[in-house]
Amino acid sequence: MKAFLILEDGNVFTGTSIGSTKEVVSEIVFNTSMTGYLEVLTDPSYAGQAVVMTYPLIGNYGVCYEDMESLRAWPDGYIVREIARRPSNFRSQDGIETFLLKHDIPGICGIDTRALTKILREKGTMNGMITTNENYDLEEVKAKLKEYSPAGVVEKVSRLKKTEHPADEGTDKGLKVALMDFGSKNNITRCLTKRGCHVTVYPALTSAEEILAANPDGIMLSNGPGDPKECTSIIEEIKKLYNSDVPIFAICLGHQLMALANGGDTHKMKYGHRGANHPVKDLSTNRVYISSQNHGYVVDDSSLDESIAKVSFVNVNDGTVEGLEYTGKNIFTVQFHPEACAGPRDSELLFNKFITMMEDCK
Ligand SMILES: NC(=O)CC[C@H](N)C(=O)O
Repeated sequence: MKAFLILEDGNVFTGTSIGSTKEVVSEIVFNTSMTGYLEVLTDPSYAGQAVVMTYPLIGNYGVCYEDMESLRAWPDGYIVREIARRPSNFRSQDGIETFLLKHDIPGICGIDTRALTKILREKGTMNGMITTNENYDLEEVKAKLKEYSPAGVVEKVSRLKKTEHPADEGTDKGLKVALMDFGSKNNITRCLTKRGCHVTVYPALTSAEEILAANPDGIMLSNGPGDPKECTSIIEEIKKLYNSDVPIFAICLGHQLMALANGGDTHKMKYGHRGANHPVKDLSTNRVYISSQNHGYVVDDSSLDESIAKVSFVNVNDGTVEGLEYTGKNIFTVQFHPEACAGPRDSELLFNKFITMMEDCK
């Protein structure tokens, strides 16, 4: 069946429908990872967005459910050049098309994803519609696309009840970590439990009082979807966590929220960073790490005074802020993904830094 991707600027791509045939309006973003398509599909930070995979062949090693980064797939839509019809991998349990159908994700394949990505790079992220209806009215669709903006996405992806995750067998360090779930990827929990931490994952709207009452040795603020400035009530709770003196490590959305809680500012980037090979420089050592990234917003360079926080990492490609160290506090935050999945594990050592910080404060 034919499918159409209609962009806000009037460009139309015609391809073949994959997955669900339902019509969807979403923000269109591109990801440059060559592998890790299942991790991308199950990363809750993509809620409210349809993802274009720039790598031209998707699904070649199939779907292995163990690799999912959350309980389900989150993007509103999936846009690819070519789907591998016959996956080849001894771990594979399904093909990617079956996976999209099971998760009711509409997609389109067979389009020129390189041309599409060039449009998004030149004009910036924009909204789009995926539809199988050949009789669409372009002007009507364009008007609809102009109006669309994803909202309430953190509440949509966060868990409803707290969950407990004990340290892996034989590793227990007696450290309790409270992880705020704004759309947390599973590997954040795994990176902590394999390092001997007991992790309690809390729903996004849990109060700071409830978290602090459990006496955690450290608090993690997770990644998550949407515009950080929308999370006004969460930012108020983070202010209280900041004042508690419990060590805090924050990733991506968590990093942006901690900056906003301290008077910093964020803005939307032209087309964001989404991929598995973004170089970030540690300013304390000048060492460059290759990182996994997925963000459309960024903390403004000079919005935080050095008396509050110092920039610790920058992006080597465009110089944007990739990490902050809070002055006089046991708090550090990063814009990239040290938990990887998908992508390189270079910066996983930041979890060791967090463990040492918690042990020193205990
Ligand atoms: N992965 C994330 O946490 C993304 C944070 C935020 N939603 C952004 O797009 O910038």
